[in-house]
Amino acid sequence: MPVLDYPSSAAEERLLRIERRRPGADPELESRVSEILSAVRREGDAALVGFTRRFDAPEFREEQLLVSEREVQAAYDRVDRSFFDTLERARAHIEAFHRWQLRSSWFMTRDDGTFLGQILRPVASAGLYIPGGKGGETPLISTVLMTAVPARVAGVSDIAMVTPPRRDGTVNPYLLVTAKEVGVRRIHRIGSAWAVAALAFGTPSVRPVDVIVGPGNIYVTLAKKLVSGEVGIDLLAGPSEILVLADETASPEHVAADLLSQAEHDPLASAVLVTTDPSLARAAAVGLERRLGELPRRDVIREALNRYGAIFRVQNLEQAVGLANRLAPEHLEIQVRDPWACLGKIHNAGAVFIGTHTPEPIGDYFAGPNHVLPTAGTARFASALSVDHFVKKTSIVAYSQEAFARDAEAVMQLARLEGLDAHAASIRARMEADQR
Ligand SMILES: NC(=O)c1ccc[n+]([C@@H]2O[C@H](COP(=O)([O-])OP(=O)(O)OC[C@H]3O[C@@H](n4cnc5c(N)ncnc54)[C@H](O)[C@@H]3O)[C@@H](O)[C@H]2O)c1
Ligand SMILES: N[C@H](CO)Cc1c[nH]c[nH+]1
Ligand SMILES: [Zn+2]
Repeated sequence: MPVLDYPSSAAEERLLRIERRRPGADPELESRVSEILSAVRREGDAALVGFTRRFDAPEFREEQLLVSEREVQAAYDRVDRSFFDTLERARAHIEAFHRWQLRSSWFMTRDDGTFLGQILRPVASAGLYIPGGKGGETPLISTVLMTAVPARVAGVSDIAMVTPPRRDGTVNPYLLVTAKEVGVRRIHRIGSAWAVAALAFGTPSVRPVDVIVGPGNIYVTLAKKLVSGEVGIDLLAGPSEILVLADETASPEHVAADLLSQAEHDPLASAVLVTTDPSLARAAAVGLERRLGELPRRDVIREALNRYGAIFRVQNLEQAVGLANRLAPEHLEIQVRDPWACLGKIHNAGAVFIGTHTPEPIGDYFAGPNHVLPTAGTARFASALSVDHFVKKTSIVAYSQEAFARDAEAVMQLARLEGLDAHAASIRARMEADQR
């Protein structure tokens, strides 16, 4: 992982490389994903089976697309009893946090009798994308909680889930049990872009949904980007990222461990340290190398760090904050003497983790805020998955005769300026009727 002084041309080059790590930055990849979507639209289940055989489970059959209730029940016998307690504690934290996001329908009146408002309703159905990891072997069980709990809090009644199967066609029992416990109605064993396509367009085995949420690798993220508009999506939650902002008070060992925690997600993940302390930079680099060798996913990590990792040595905290705002990371850890003084200057970050006892994984699993977060610079404008992503708002307008009489001429003026005579006529018809 390069250690670079900032500002410098080498640092700038690395920053540009990290910034270009955007979904859509590779048109060839986007067109491959687009072909997958078209195949699912054209061939339905046959395409799902074909892609799953090619990428995930070579012996996959059509009957396996939907996980049976029997398989879900059998999964209960295969999970550790202590898991239920862990699951419940995490669920309770996540639910409590998301309950604060619930908003109500609202109405206002004016003295002239006008009645206005918004009716908030949950979407009828949601599809959760749950990443499966390489060969379905490292499924993100916690993501079932992070996606299903806000959907339930919003009031969505029909929740489906997709996740890639393992090579033998099975799905991890912990994933099945978690889905059942949080009220997922249908589980489909499909992953990647074809799973997103199935949820968006529907196939004989997969019902289309109103909103698709959840994180995934670059194929999943591009597929969500391409189907959005036809179906609702939450946000582009692609390969994970972490930026640690540290000064001489931080522990280099903690910093190294936290950087590795996100680099292990994907060869396209990004891990960046920005520090005012040159000796911390050196010690963290050494710690990274040593810890990396001990981790089972070291190959994934090495690739991620080579591609999108960096340690930037900056001259002061202002420069450090500037870099954080420029990269707009998914996760930002602030490990400096006075983190609270820094916090107000952070404008772009999916989630901020403050202080020694708040390593990023606390947020991944347990604290309560959502771990489905904007990546690749999209934290400039996007936010964590929330209850709002499952809610739609319908505006309500009711005018009284008095209010209408007051506003009619002004409305007709605007309509005429736009050359829209039929609009003006609709107003005039009421005016004439009222005058009779
Ligand atoms: N931003 C967030 O909020 C957030 C949260 C959790 C996880 N993540 C990210 O989600 C991702 C999870 O990735 P994962 O691999 O564990 O699971 P995944 O389910 O997203 O990806 C695996 C699927 O992709 C398919 N695939 C592999 N190569 C392919 C190819 N060439 N073409 C088409 N499909 C292909 C696999 O066959 C499998 O079906 C990681 O990038 C992780 O960093 C992001
Ligand atoms: N760090 C991921 C979001 O980028 C979420 C996660 C789930 N499990 C572990 N981590
Ligand atoms: Zn994580």
